[in-house]
Amino acid sequence: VALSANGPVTLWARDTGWGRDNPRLPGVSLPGGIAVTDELSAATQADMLVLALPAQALGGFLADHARLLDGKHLVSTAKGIDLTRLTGPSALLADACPQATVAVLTGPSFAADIARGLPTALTLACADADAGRALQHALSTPVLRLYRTTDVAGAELGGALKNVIAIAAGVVIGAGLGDSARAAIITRGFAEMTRLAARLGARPETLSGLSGLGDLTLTCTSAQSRNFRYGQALGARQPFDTATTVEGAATARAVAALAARMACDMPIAAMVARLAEGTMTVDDAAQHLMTRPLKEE
Ligand SMILES: NC(=O)C1=CN([C@@H]2O[C@H](COP(=O)(O)OP(=O)(O)OC[C@H]3O[C@@H](n4cnc5c(N)ncnc54)[C@H](OP(=O)(O)O)[C@@H]3O)[C@@H](O)[C@H]2O)C=CC1
Ligand SMILES: O=C(CO)COP(=O)(O)O
Repeated sequence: VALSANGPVTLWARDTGWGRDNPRLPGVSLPGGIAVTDELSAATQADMLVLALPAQALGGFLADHARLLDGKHLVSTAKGIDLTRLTGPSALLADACPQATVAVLTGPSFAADIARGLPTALTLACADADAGRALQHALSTPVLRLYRTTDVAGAELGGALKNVIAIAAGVVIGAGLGDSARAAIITRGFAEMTRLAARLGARPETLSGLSGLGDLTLTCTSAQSRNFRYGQALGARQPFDTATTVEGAATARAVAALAARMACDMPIAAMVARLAEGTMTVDDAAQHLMTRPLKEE
């Protein structure tokens, strides 16, 4: 919807039965500049493709369709770590499409806000600086302001890890543990995010930017966030709609595996993984986090 301000857009979906009003984005009717198709080959005529799939669906999608995508400029919006490969979306894309230029578009941005034309700032990450600059210009609009970086690992890890911490923040609020505890989770969660990202080659300043701290702040404080709402439901011991995409649940399990492999201390992510698996109660998770050995900040 936002990019149609810059020129014609082709939107591919596997099921287009919804016409111009997708129930995943209630209240938004697609503008006339958007052609909707369920023929992927019609959308892949373009040189620049934005892939807006959930992180756990991207690998399967690429296994089926990489042939049509290779050689293109591929921009992923997915915020997660693939559970089977333990990598972010950029590595999945680069492996499946070795001739493609791979980029990541991430940062604090609810789809509903962008579709309403509300001002939003994002990070466009591409290891190829010239390609990144071109994509930054192609994807910015008067209300969508993109900052660029070549630190792809930092940008995609910030987006993936903040979802895990947002679940923890939701648990705190859902369980009635208070705003002070939420601030502690956000701050210590950010320490965890920065620690793991540094071990995986990210630059600390990227984690402090829109894709890390910016998105962490948004997602931990807004009930618009599905990750936050899922955590709230866990904390309040209420059911949650399993059809809703909650990236942080699978990513917490991927992070737990990565952290174990790298001997990296990620206590909040570990608790979220166990809560999501149902192998720990909220009370036990809170007690575990509060009674760890005392340490320097
Ligand atoms: N929503 C948001 O505000 C934001 C989301 N993101 C990130 O973008 C990614 C996508 O999120 P979002 O769009 O909200 O997710 P949704 O679950 O709302 O939509 C996912 C879309 O991907 C399609 N899809 C899922 N699996 C497949 C598959 N195997 N093959 C083809 N299409 C598939 C779905 O099709 P169908 O409808 O047919 O199921 C749907 O169109 C996530 O990683 C999310 O974290 C980033 C910023 C903001
Ligand atoms: O990533 C998002 C906002 O930047 C969307 O968050 P949720 O997936 O938690 O709704």
